[in-house]
Amino acid sequence: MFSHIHPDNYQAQLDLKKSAITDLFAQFSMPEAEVFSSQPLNYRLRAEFRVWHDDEDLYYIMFNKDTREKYKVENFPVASQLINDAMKALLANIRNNEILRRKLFQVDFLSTLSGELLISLLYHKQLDDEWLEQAQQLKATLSVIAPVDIIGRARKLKMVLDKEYVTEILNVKGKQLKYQQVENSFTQPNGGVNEKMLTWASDATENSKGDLVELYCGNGNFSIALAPNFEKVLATEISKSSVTSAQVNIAANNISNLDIIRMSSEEFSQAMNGEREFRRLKDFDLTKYSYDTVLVDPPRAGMDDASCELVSRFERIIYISCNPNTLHDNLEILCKTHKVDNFALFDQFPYTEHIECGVILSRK
Ligand SMILES: C[S@@+](CC[C@H](N)C(=O)[O-])C[C@H]1O[C@@H](n2cnc3c(N)ncnc32)[C@H](O)[C@@H]1O
Repeated sequence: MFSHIHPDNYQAQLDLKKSAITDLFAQFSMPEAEVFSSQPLNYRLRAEFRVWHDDEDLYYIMFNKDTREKYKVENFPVASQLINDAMKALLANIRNNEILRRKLFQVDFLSTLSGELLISLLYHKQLDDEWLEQAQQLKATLSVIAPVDIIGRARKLKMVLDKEYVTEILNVKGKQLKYQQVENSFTQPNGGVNEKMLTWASDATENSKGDLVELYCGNGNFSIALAPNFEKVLATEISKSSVTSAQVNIAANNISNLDIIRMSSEEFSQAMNGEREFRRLKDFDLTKYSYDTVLVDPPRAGMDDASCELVSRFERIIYISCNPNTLHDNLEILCKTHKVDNFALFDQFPYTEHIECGVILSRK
């Protein structure tokens, strides 16, 4: 199933994606894309597998995207070495353990470049003290591989053994930035490419004048790396757990000029337009910001029209996108007022049709 995933095929698949993207964006007369490659193998820091029970045995399965047929997965070459090591060790340790294996239907792995691992075990049964005891023993056994945490999930139940997050350390221009990443929250899947994206955005905004506003900031991934380049940063994000992590990350990296508010981009547009008042904004005077630069990193659906309109009021727009098609749609609006100065491709998802784009626009 994974025969195409091989370092020998890496450059050709990236060249194909570059050429498709160049065609897609031809109408915007953009500069040639600067391409940032990935490690050809073991680049994914997250992986999720269904579990198949076969009499006494159990193994990981995935599904063919086209035929929906299941196939057995013994190792997963795109996932980090840590995940591959843990996949084997986990099965070896639960195969003969009735309490841990019964009704287990999914395993999620979240690893980091810093060498930590979080394993979520998902069950179609309720979990009790007996399960907890066995899971603690499992954690102790797996800890020879790496610092491991385990979470058990069942309907309306989450059992966290010690903590439900990992701490990632990313190197950006000689600085080591610390990020709490919580289970089930958004984090960039390819750590090495994420470092390249942060470095690219940081280089592009060095010695900026004025402030940065960020929409869709997640756990503060970009906000924390870019804060030293601006006077002040105001970032917004909809997910409660990501905002909580972002607050932890601000403190862990000693950032003093960054505020994060839990707010959807739609609500932030309403607040900026004075259409609605928000208690969450009572400590913020939105008139005190100098709105020079905005950074957006929306989900696959791209930005709604109101957010596009808001963003187009800024002198400079940095747009990070995981979906070239919605980026294309949003650029049709943004390019009425702005022109593209920089264009970058980040190969976050090798051997798939997906690619991450970075675009920097300035007012015409
Ligand atoms: C592609 S992720 C980017 C996160 C972050 N910039 C990063 O690099 O990790 C998109 C983020 O947008 C958030 N989000 C989704 N819909 C949103 C909305 N309507 N308003 C604000 N944030 C939203 C998601 O929770 C997620 O954290």
